[in-house]
Amino acid sequence: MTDFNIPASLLDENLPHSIRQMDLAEKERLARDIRQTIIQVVAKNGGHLAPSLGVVELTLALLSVFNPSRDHIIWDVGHQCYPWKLLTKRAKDFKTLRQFGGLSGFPKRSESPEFDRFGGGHASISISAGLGMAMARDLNDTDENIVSVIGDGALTGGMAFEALNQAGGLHKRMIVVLNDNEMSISRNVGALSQFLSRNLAHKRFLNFKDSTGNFLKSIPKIGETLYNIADKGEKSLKTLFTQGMIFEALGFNYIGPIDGNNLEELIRHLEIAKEAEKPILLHIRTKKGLGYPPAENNPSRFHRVPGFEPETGLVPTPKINAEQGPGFTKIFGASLCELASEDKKIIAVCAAMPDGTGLGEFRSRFPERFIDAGICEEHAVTFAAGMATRGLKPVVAIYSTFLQRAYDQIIHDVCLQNLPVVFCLDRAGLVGEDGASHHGVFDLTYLRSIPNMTVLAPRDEEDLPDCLYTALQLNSPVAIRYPAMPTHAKIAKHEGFKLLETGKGDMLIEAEQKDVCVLAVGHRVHPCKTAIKALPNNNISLFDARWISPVPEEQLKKLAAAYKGLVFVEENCRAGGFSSACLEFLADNDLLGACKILRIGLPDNTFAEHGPVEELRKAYGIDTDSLGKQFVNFADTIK
Ligand SMILES: Cc1ncc(C[n+]2csc(CCOP(=O)(O)OP(=O)(O)O)c2C)c(N)n1
Ligand SMILES: CC(=O)[C@@H](O)[C@H](O)COP(=O)(O)O
Ligand SMILES: [Mg+2]
Repeated sequence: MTDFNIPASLLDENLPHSIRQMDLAEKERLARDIRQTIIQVVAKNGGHLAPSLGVVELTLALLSVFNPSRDHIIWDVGHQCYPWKLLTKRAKDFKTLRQFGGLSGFPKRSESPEFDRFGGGHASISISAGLGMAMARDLNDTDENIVSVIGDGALTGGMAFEALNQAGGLHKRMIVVLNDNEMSISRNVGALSQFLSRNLAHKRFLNFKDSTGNFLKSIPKIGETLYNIADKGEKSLKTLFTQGMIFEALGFNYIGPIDGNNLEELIRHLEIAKEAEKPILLHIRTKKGLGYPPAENNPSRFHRVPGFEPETGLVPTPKINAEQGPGFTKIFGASLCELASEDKKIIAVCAAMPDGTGLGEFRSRFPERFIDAGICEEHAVTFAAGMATRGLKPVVAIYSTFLQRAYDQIIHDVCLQNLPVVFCLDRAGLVGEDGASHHGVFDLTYLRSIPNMTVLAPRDEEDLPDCLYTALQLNSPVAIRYPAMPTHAKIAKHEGFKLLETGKGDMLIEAEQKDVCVLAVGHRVHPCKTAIKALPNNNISLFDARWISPVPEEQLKKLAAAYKGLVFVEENCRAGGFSSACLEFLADNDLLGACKILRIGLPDNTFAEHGPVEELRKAYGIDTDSLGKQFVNFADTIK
């Protein structure tokens, strides 16, 4: 591992408490050191660069005004926590950021119980968590401050509003800092975002204020009183017509917008917010990527960036291995465009991840049929259900981990009414450095148990277009799950779409000796194939099940009857996943006989860690080498 030069200023063991004694110039020097360190480390390890660079001043200001050993600061999503980690006793280990066994890229209670008050990864949680802490504080009769920091993107999630509504109703003392940089991963979307970014000093708006004042005055009898009420104190016309009005309506005091990259101004306003006895929202404007021009100029690219050249900001294009496919994400996007050009009823829906889900081309080619709903997976799913009732064919592209948010919407709004919504779950399986909050390792379990839901996992990029085409023909809810990574397979040129037979898998290797058959699903099929081919005796068969719900029942029956041992392989937690589905079918139909079983998947009793994805696969025994070894050991027990 490269030994970075972490500046001495960050290694000072009196941090973070010493910040409260520093003068402005010292803090500004610290800000420079923080930025330099983050750029160096993220250039090597990859990570969320632009979000973290944008909140360097905010982090310093929070640590100037609050006592982090007593007060609770909660970072929404938590992808912007690198300055926080550097200042709260993790500078020495910062070079291990996002590495296996190293620091997490998100706040993590077990990593720093004193300073990371709430874990992160998924959006829109900070106000609910903060309100819970405020509730506990008041019941415990303690007096710590609670500060929830939420981005304008995370504020598009309904949970944030549910929490604001409750906090305002309860008059709980807490501070919400709204970090508004007009960006989600891509540009932020929705009416609120447009409202927050409106220039309220605009002449037309000021004229509107004047005319509204005149209008109030003109109301007979009560007009003058109404005007005076509106004109006085915190309920002045100015307050009524700032971006704060929406938060005021929810029971919050509002301050802002202020320059969130101006340390002095931030500290002054946080001191004011700290004195409030009611919930208060401080609206700050920051620049995503500040201090690193490539990130300032392209905050989406540097939102979560793999390694790059720090001097130039150049992100190397991944080396394409001639034996690898182009990646599922790309093929999904291209296939959907091809299908949508023939079928005008196809609509693409995503939740704030147009590029990550491969919908960039669709957005450009069919803008009127592309919807980015914002960070609101629940709404996106029910919105799609509504469209499906009117004959449209919505394809909802959401990462496996984020679709967890919309579980009841999938059950109640889609499956219960058997509506033809197609779910495309990218980032299925282990995702790597984002870690436990982001691994898509529960989807087979949470989807296959829902009535009416069909679940498919293509083994490679050649299989995916046919799965998508078939899903759109089924006229009922279908989920297709796949990873972002390319498979280790040379992909034949895709020509036309093939309708797949429901519940039918493919026998890929049929050994003469009927001892062991490996039944794999999704992107673990090719590693199983490679592992089997590398074994000295060609005596293990391989079956790609493809369908998880319904499982390939007829083929399963035959395999259980023919083989002495069956090995199930999936990149999902073992509990309730593919192997469970097959074994339930076999056991319920008394088909298991003396067949021996080995189930390979992710552990049921622990969350998978963060780190490079191949390292994780190795650690959990699902990389090619480990698979081969387990096949051989299992085959030995059969003889
Ligand atoms: C529930 C959920 N959906 C989607 C995401 C993916 N995601 C992570 S950060 C982000 C954008 C957040 O924007 P904002 O809160 O404004 O923070 P910024 O990056 O602009 O600082 C998105 C969509 C997520 N983490 N959680
Ligand atoms: C914090 C978060 O949820 C996203 O930024 C996520 O890390 C993006 O992942 P991809 O870069 O794989 O789209
Ligand atoms: Mg933002």
